[in-house]
Amino acid sequence: MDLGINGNGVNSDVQSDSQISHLALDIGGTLAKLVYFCGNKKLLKNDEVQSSVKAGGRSRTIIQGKLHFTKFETSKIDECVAFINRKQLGSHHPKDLDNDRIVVKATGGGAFKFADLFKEKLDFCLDKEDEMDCLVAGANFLLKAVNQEAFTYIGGQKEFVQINQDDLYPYLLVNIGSGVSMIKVDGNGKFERVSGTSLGGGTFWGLGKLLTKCNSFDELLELSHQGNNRVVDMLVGDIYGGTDYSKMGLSSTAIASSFGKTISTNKVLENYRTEDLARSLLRMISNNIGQLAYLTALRFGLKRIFFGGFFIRGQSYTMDTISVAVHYWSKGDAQAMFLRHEGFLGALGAFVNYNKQGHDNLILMQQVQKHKPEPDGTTTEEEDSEYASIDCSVYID
Ligand SMILES: Nc1ncnc2c1ncn2[C@@H]1O[C@H](COP(=O)(O)OP(=O)(O)O)[C@@H](O)[C@H]1O
Ligand SMILES: CC(C)(COP(=O)(O)O)[C@@H](O)C(=O)NCCC(=O)O
Repeated sequence: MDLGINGNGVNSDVQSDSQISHLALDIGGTLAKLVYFCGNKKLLKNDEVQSSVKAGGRSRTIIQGKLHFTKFETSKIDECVAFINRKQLGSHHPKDLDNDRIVVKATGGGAFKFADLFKEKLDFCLDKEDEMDCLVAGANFLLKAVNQEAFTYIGGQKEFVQINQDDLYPYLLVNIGSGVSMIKVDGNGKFERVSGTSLGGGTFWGLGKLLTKCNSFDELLELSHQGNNRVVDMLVGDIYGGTDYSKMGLSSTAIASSFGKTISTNKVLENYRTEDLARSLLRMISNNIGQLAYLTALRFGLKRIFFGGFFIRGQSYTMDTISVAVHYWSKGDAQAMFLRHEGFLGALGAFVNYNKQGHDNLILMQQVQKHKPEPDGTTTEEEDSEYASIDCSVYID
């Protein structure tokens, strides 16, 4: 990948102290996700010997740096544009020969919807990548290259899963964004979108907003932590006079009908606690996705299901509910797993796709934990991010 530093770029580049940055975008129905690499070109000067490698018979230079992850609401795309502008992201990208604009890879519906805006405000030419292709490329990259990325979560217990790279495929990728896509993945670039549902993150956030009048997704999640779904959901015990329906393996506390209890009282919406409504809604959406994912895995004989998308947000109740839904019927035949960088699969995949042959432009050196504050106690914008940055390197040809 030529980062467009001029000609082969390397020599003149080494002279400069400035930062090199590289950027890819995933602009979805709800959130615009950015993955960007920042590396200091000065490093090359001191470390040139070690950082030059022979690859494919030619000498290439590696720049060390970090991959950063951040997001904006798609409805506030101007904030995203201002961020890119302020940080001068992408300024080292190659330019489109036809129109002299900076070429930036972008995926998601917004890559189409906002192409003109990026042209006008940033002089960017968005190089559109297919959304499913990027989700798969991003997931494969994380599963192969990043330590402690995938984990199981059940009964409040988180366990990282060691992925055997030779035994990764096939798997089911379930991306829970505004809507839900289910993709059977058979290899790098080998996949099929086999199912989906419109009852996804957008449904939780949209219905939740209407029911609770919350102003933000985080507020809705916070409410759900304090709620009790039994006030709203009709349980098996409500129907069976407090007892289990044991013949069918249904305990008295199993949910017979989500939100079903609300029909049997004289209460109106205002009589319910918003906490209980939020809890019940989160349970309903998560459980439904888990069940559909299990059925889809069963349909194709898939044993592993990886869940991604910003709906999950590392939330214990969400992940637990999804895992229980998968395991209830599969009895352990199919395993539900989650990804630490769950919301960034598409953007990461677009980044990886700068090199269509694989991801040899993006070499992971090691992974760091969450950012620590600087010794003087200050934190930068990225350091406030809830998503760990990844130490890595990029090649420049
Ligand atoms: N800060 C947030 N603002 C809005 N929605 C959020 C936020 N954090 C998580 N979500 C959830 O993530 C979903 C969007 O997930 P995402 O993977 O970004 O999808 P999309 O690509 O459709 O924007 C929302 O529908 C909502 O359920
Ligand atoms: C249309 C989409 C691929 C767009 O992706 P998103 O912005 O939701 O991440 C997704 O919303 C989806 O798969 N919806 C479900 C459509 C269905 O299968 O019914």
